[in-house]
Amino acid sequence: MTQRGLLIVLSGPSGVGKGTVRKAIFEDDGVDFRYSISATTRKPRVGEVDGQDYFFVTREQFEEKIQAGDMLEYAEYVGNYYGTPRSFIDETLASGRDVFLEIDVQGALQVKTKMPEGVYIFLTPPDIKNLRSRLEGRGTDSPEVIDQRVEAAKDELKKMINYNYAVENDIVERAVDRIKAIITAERLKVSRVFDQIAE
Ligand SMILES: Nc1ncnc2c1ncn2[C@@H]1O[C@H](COP(=O)(O)OP(=O)(O)OP(=O)(O)O)[C@@H](O)[C@H]1O
Ligand SMILES: Nc1nc2c(ncn2[C@@H]2O[C@H](COP(=O)(O)O)[C@@H](O)[C@H]2O)c(=O)[nH]1
Repeated sequence: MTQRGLLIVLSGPSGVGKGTVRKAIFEDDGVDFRYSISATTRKPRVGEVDGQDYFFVTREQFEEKIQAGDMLEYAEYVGNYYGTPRSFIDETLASGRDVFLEIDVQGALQVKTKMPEGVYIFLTPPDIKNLRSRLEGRGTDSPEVIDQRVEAAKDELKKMINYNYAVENDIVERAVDRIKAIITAERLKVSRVFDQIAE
């Protein structure tokens, strides 16, 4: 019997630093979990690569995938669809490897109802003012979109209670260390339980 991999979901408001923290986690050579690449109807930003940052698709293509049941979860966020392709998650976990999702709050809570055994981590900013300045500093969104993202964040922060862990992203390196410690502890728990069942 193969032990199933661990599902790790990193979530939180737009601009909190999920992508920054995730990239820092994956820079570590010792990391042996796989990253789930999302699909989106959003246009690529400068420097973003199809199949690496996202699978960039049309609304029509995305809706076909929804109809076909190919999305583990999806959400419409600030005018675009975002979703997690199901087959990659199923295959990776069945092969015993851990998989890491970086998705928004609506999507994370959908996954949690389907896969409550996962590890759900909410990345939180020091405060809303700081979140806005991160979005402004990133320079990828218009002032209107930034306002929408900040408004969405106020609701999203209330949903933190539904997660297994909350991690403050005050300093990137500190947030990375906190998340790595959570993953190490959760892996140990799962493997010890598996050993007992297998005995
Ligand atoms: N701890 C931090 N301190 C200061 N700035 C940070 C920190 N973490 C991330 N940032 C900056 O905040 C901005 C937003 O970060 P990032 O794009 O990683 O957020 P995100 O949560 O992935 O956003 P989205 O959900 O919209 O993709 C970036 O300019 C990034 O460099
Ligand atoms: N529900 C999902 N949300 C996702 C997914 N991939 C990314 N996201 C989140 O969408 C917003 C906006 O992203 P951006 O790249 O346009 O800034 C952000 O919160 C992402 O984390 C997904 O597969 N499902």
